Amino acid sequence: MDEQKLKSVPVLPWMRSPVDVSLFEECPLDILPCIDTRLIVALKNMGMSSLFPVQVAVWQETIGPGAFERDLCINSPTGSGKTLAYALPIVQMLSTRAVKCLRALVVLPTRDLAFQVKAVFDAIAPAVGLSVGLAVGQSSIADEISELIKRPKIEAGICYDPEDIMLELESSVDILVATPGRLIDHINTTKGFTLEHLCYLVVDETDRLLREAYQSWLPTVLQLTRSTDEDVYPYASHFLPSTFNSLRTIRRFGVERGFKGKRFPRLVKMVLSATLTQDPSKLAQLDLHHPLFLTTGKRRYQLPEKLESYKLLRMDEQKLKVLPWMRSPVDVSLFEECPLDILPCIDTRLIVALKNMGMSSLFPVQVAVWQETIGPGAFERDLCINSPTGSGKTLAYALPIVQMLSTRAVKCLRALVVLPTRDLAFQVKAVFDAIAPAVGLSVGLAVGQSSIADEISELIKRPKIEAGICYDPEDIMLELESSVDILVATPGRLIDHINTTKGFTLEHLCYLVVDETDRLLREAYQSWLPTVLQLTRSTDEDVYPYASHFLPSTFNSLRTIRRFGVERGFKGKRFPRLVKMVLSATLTQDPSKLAQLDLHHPLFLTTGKRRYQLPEKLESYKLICESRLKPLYLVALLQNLGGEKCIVFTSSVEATHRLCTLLNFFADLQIKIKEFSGLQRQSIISSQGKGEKVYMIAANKDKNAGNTMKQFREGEIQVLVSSDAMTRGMDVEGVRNVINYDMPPYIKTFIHRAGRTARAGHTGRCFTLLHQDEVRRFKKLLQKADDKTCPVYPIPSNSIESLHPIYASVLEKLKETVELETSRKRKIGFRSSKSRKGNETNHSKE
Ligand SMILES: Nc1ncnc2c1ncn2[C@@H]1O[C@H](COP(=O)(O)OP(=O)(O)OP(=O)(O)O)[C@@H](O)[C@H]1O
Repeated sequence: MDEQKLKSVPVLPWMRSPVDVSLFEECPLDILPCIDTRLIVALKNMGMSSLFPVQVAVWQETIGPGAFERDLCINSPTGSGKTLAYALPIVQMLSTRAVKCLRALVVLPTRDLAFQVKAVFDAIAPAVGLSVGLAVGQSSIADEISELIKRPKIEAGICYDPEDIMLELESSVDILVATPGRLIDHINTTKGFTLEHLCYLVVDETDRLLREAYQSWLPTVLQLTRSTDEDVYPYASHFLPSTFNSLRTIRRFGVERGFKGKRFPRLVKMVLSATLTQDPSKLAQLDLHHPLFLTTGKRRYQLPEKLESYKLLRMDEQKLKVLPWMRSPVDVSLFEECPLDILPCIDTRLIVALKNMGMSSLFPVQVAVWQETIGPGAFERDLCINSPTGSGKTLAYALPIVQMLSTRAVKCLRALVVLPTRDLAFQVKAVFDAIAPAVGLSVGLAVGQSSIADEISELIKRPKIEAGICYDPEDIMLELESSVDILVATPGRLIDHINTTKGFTLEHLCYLVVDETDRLLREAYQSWLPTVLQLTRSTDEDVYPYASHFLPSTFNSLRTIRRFGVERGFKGKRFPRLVKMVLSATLTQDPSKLAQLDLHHPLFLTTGKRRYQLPEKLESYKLICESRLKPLYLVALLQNLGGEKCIVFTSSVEATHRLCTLLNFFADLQIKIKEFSGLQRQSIISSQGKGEKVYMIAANKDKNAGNTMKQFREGEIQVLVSSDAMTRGMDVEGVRNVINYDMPPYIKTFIHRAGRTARAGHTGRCFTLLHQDEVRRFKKLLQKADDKTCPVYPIPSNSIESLHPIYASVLEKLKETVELETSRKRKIGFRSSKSRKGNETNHSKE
């Protein structure tokens, strides 16, 4: 890295003078100082004869002269032997311990990595009498508990007091390899599980583990290993006094040099990665003690020494970043709004319906799509539509589909619209509901988190059974029919219906809309697409689970046979074909992703020359401030906006909750503020049990999210704080401002967030709060959307100063609330586990 760049990176002082691992040499096991001979044997059994440089360097700082006096931050290339670098000193140190208890914890981001690391420990730890446990998700927690916790042997004929039995729970393992989620489960619910005696904490793949989603495990672990006799364990009051009476680790505040204000014996931390973060705020979370930085060479990122890199590009790929049909798009910006009364071919009933919605003309993208579907284009090609947020894409596809289906005589499922979230599905269904009934069409909804039975009865028509007539049950089943012409669905529930709903068929599908395409083509959603494509390609092949029961007679009267075409453009393709429309405000150009859609002669419609477009009437502003003052700038900005409808975006669900709580402590801010997140947040309800307070988890939190959105739409709430859960597609009338409290990481995120305002030709403003370090990155990000004009929004300094006096008390209240919520959550864990235990006991009695 050149000098200039190096200076601009804010690096913590202790990172500036690292131990250079590349100056170390391999060391044969037989001459490694202090190593237990049993470990040498174990290592030789693994086929090793010497330690690698990073292992030697860590050995020196732990078992050697360094003597584990400092926490270690290790940045070493992939494959350099980091696992054994920490595993070996830990096992060596624990080899002399007499009492079994959990002394070392290794945290990894995934279960596969956890298995891998456990295998390394398993190869050496048993040699010195240590046992290793595993705590990872996707496996039976009950089995895990029986592996991790030793229960007393109950001898026949002896009468035990159940309390005594509980008191003798002990750890079966000395070392635990865990993923964060399952670790937290054990902390919250497993009786006898304690981190009280922990001496070593390893955070492997540190940068990944410090990312947002994993964060809460770390403060919990640190808090639990700091505690002495405070009641921080859910089971502390029951277990600690007697279970651990014989063995207690009291960490007292030190006074000596290096330990003043820190607890002793201290928890030794080793953090490792091949791409270790240098971000001071992230590293601060680890609460490191006199950290020592070990890195290889001068470069921040190092590739393995003997790695040769090649670029694999096919000849055509080198030239073809964009598919040929994407290079000559139809430019939507050349189209003009078209009054409904002069729109060619439109059904007059649809004009009435649209006017009832308050529309008098079609927007440019709607006119362009109309021309390619109902107009001269006549749906001959599949359409790929890239058009800014709020430009009216929903109606652009809904209107031609409804117009086309308006002449159909027989009811069956002909159009399927797939969206990534249920909120969007509701929104799109509302648009279809406003126009489809006008021409006798019905619209169905298939989304998760709702009763599938209710949905089935909405989607599938069952024959009326008349009293007094005797029916053959087989015949009744054969008459199942679709109740809807158009279905709006999310991928998961769609697949449920395909697999299990009798009478549900895609045989007759004519139109498939993939809205928010780039999101729907992402990994997690992928399997729905091949399934739908396969089912709409099939003719009489038995691809439906119930095909053999239903197709022959249910659809005898109505069958869609797709034959292979031979004409120009259809050679090798089935006809009648499934017409596809794919849309997004940030449409992918990745050929491999687009290939999944199996498009037929696709036509690309896009607005202007730029790939990413912001709404025409959007104004962007930035606010630059110190990180710690961000809340004050936000409050001052909200005051400035004076109760206009506004969405504040944060980077995570957790941050959303905190920020919303904090804002609500500013009593003078007379604005109604609520949080909204697409995820089900668990709320805690307290109620009075038998003489004690009982905390329960509100099961139906999503209903709350629904209510919040309703209140926001109706204007009862002025400010909604949200994570990115709602960025895509949500259309709420009257949102005048969007505030990025946390800088959006990608241009796509910026576009979808900002796109919640300035919709349908209205004006809107987008504010982004930045700290100085982010300004350059943000500028670069905006360049991708050609938004060069992003002036600084002036906030008068006196409005910030006036907030200072109450800021400290607001932060204090926030801290108390967060602590209260954390302890309530623990109590819930305690309760739920206790009641589970009760159930188990009842069960065994039965
Ligand atoms: N022809 C029209 N006349 C007036 N308003 C319209 C018209 N077409 C759409 N709208 C309104 O414009 C708003 C945005 O439409 P829509 O939600 O379809 O945008 P979008 O392009 O899908 O945006 P996003 O990319 O954010 O999903 C909606 O409130 C809709 O009612």
